[in-house]
Amino acid sequence: MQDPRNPRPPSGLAWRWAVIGLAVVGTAAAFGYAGGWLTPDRLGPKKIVDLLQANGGGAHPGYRRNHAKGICVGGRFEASGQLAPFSSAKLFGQGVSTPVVGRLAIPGGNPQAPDSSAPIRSFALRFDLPDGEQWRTGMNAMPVFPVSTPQAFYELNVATAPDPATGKPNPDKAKAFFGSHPETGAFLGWVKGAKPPASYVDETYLSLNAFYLRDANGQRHAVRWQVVPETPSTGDGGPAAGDTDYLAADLKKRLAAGPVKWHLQFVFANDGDPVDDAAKAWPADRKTVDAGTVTIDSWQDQADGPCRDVNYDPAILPKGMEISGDPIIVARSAAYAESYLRRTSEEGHLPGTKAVKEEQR
Ligand code: HEM
Repeated sequence: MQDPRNPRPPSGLAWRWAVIGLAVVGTAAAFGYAGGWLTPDRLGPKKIVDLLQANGGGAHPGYRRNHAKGICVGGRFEASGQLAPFSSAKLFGQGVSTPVVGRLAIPGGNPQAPDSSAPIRSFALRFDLPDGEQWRTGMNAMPVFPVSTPQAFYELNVATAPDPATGKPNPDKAKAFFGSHPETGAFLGWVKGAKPPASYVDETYLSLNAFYLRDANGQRHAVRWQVVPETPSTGDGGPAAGDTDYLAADLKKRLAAGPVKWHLQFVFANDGDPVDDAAKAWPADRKTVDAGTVTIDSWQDQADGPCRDVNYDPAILPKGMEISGDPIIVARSAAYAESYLRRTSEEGHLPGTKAVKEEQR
């Protein structure tokens, strides 16, 4: 029998069990931390997407949790060659033609929202380069983003959430948020006078976040980009009274008459321009290079079009392009993945899904 005053060291077997136990507890703690279970107040993609989803009137199965209402478009990007000295990405070589899968949309989580519900429209593009490389970008038609950080974006969406009593944001809460966030000044200055045209085709869409180009000599260049319509609008008097779906109708009409074109321009930062803050515009005189032409010649409903299952994650970039230190880029990447996971696991609810899946078998 063992003398209790003089315990024997644990056997080799007990040590092994202790090490295994520690490994299991450590792994569970790591999963718990990564999954946010140990830090429920930490701002992560789930918390952001839950809020966007609630502000959009709850889950709309199969739809994006932001920019839910939209339409797929298709076409090509033809490079001018003018950007090639600044980026080694293959799609910018002179005369290179790259297919694109695009999506035009309005912000908000409700796929049935009237087109006039937001003064902003968006254009997302996936460029399919040779050898499986891709560049994905989501751009908004506005000169600056309202806030500088993911935390402030979350708080903005809390402050402008629809009040259950009125269905509209509580003006006092919104005022308090904007009052305590002076970085929103540039956005507020724009939004007060914003008169968005009644057409997706007449808008200029901007990356807002800054990125880096990397040239063949390894030099880095800080840039933002924008797509600018080639032909200014002739104006058609805007939508008829009560028409809530005029943007897609206008697009279909325009494409029936022929392709529509935008110029993809890159704007270069000067030394000292903020590269990590999408709420700050750069002065208008910055060097701008026309990288080529985006031509859109087809559309498809998003329920069964090719853009439906694309995650326009802004961190997917080809060699020759890199993310900057802007904290919003990585937060977008994580939130889009969360939204993508939710909507793609619900796709059976969407019209056309069954047929598409059957065709692919
Ligand atoms: C922290 C800031 C932001 C968050 C959390 C956020 C969140 C989201 C989410 C969850 C989606 C739906 C994604 C999907 O299901 O595929 C989305 C779509 C989109 N966002 Fe953001 N966003 C942010 C900032 C921005 C900024 C700075 C831009 C700049 C242009 C932008 C442009 C877009 C566009 C264009 C789409 C639609 C993409 C498509 O058509 O599929 N977002 N956003």
